[in-house]
Amino acid sequence: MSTTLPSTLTIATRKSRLALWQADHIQQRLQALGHTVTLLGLSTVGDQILDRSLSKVGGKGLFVKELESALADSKAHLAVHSLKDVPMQLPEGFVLACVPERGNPHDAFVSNDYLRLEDLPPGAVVGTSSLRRQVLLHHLRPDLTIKPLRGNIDTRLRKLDEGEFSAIVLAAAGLERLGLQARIRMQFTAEQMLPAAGQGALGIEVQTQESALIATLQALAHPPTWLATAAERAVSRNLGGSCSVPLAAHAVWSAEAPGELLLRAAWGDPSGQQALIQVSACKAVAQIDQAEQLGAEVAQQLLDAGAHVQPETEQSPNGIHQ
Ligand SMILES: NCc1[nH]cc(CCC(=O)O)c1CC(=O)O
Repeated sequence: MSTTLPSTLTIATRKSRLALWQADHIQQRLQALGHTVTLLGLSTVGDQILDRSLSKVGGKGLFVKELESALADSKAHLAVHSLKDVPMQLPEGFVLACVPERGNPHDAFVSNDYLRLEDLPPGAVVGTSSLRRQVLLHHLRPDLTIKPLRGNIDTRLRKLDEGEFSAIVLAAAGLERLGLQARIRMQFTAEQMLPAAGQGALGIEVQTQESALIATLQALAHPPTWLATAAERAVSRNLGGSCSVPLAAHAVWSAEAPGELLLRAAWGDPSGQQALIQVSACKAVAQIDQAEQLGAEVAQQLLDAGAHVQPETEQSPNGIHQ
């Protein structure tokens, strides 16, 4: 148990432009509170494997393991992640200290030739990096040729510009954080393309024993985001949180009933043979356990409606890439 705060806080981060923006953002927020903060940039296995679909090689865990090792070895005190990339179940000894306010949770349509998804000609080639987007795109436009697209955001845009695709679909938050919002032609609504659990939010991971640090980080917490994303992540966790689950889960606070969280989820059959399953539930939520209960109910609705869950394998602990 560490009840004293280190005089300098070190943030472990991946070295992609997006990860560095996010770590820098948290560094600035902590500095504004009077803390001394440095960054430790690390290269993860997920960053090194660029030629295969992530859902095939092990998914999410790949982006966080090296950062967790740095925490365990006391080389860093906190790790800043895109919440979407954080496994549903953290390893023993690690915990999410807080979830700050969410940015844009939606997906974006990016193209040099077309303004909207509807404008694409039949059969046009569209690139995207997650099973969720593939399945939801197929639902919107069954005629399109959807191809996997990997790499960091700059790489994906380069592949679009080189003419490999007529359009690509990626997270609006990533583009906005890199100052690339001008590339967005159209933003999907949640009705058109339901976001992934945690999309647009950050998660700050620490060692469970660091009680003073956890207390300090509560200053960055945004309870409405934390509760909403806890519900979303619980849907995924209850479906096994495993590799290659084409799952969307998105929660918003009700405008009519203050304190009620509306959680929607969708599951699609990757082979395209089964219709898209879409479910929702709305409940008063004030605490994390209530949010997780709502998520569990929505997960059960998906299962009852025929969603398939694949068991986790050795190669793919928690490996969803969404
Ligand atoms: N999986 C990669 C990843 N992780 C977080 C973001 C963007 C920020 C976010 O979605 O919160 C992205 C890029 C993308 O999905 O297009």
